[in-house]
Amino acid sequence: MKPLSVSIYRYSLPFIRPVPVGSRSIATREGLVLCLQHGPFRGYGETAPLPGLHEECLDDAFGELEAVLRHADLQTGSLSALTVSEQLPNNLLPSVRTGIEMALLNLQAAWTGSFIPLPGIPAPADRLPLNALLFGDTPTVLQQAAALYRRGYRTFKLKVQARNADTALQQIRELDRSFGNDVLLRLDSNRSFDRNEAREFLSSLPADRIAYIEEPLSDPSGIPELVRRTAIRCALDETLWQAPHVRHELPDSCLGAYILKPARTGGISATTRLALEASSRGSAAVISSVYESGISIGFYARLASLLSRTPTACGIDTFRQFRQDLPLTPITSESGALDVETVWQRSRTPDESRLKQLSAWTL
Ligand SMILES: O=C(O)CCC(=O)c1ccccc1C(=O)O
Ligand SMILES: [Mg+2]
Repeated sequence: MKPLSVSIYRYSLPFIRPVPVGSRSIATREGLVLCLQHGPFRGYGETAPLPGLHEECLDDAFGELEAVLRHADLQTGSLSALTVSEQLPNNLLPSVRTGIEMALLNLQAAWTGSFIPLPGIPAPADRLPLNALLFGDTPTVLQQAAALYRRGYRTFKLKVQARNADTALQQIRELDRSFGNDVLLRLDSNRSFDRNEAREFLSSLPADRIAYIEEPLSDPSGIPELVRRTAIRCALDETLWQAPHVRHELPDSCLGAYILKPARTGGISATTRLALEASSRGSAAVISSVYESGISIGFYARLASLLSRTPTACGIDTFRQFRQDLPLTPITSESGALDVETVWQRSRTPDESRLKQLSAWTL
């Protein structure tokens, strides 16, 4: 089956409070939504490069999206999460590839009535636990953590920056005192420490309370030594797309997880392949977002549910940072988890009044 028409929209969604991205913070999320249509069947996808994380800007992404969609001969109907990439040109911008692959798989699901992107998965998970993101000053972090704990969250992800290592240490000690063994703590330093700083920081933590730290080092080749000295495992995020070969040089025993952001790792097929690789190495595959709208969150929940029958907490709790989201019925979590079918269905019906059409044509 071929999509018969394409529309591209733009959105702008304010956050409840600015979110940290690298050394800056972002108050409003801007992105693109594309809709592939065949008669009554629609498949939405999202292309939303994040300033500070992506090399492409929104205009670059829009230009490439238009160029590719006007010339590609797209087919859907019997695609899997692993094969959806095959009909697209190589070297697409990662945010563009993600949007098109998402739209093709969603259109296929609308047409066939079911979502079958991976063959051979007997019983996908129906509930997806989430890691709640903690950031800000210590009172804010503790107050957020307490509120989220009451709502059922049991995995927290705390941003730690080398320049604020003392604050981070204080926050971790307070969290440990409040919740102890009841919660799992994940840390993310976004490559901010050098080797000595990381060793000093991690050595002062209660190692058995830390599930892993994402990207502790500016140079990931120091990870094996760091893990040997601190007994805290590391997770790969930026390394997976900035220096993809490095992951093969790191022993499995050092790795706590692959953090997989499809819009950065290069689409749904690429993410699926990395998730399968993580599993084969005995590591968790943590599907995560770059603060995309609920259109992506529902889709990622569906994807994550297929990758494991007992998924680890995912990094897609970011939807809670939006004042207002795109789905007509907002996405919500229950007891710190998403009901996969519910959120995926919601993600497929955006409120069109929040979308501004940029272009539309028939194929
Ligand atoms: O993983 C999560 O829980 C939320 C997503 C997240 O932290 C993030 C969001 C945008 C850009 C970078 C990152 C990051 O993991 O470093
Ligand atoms: Mg990270």
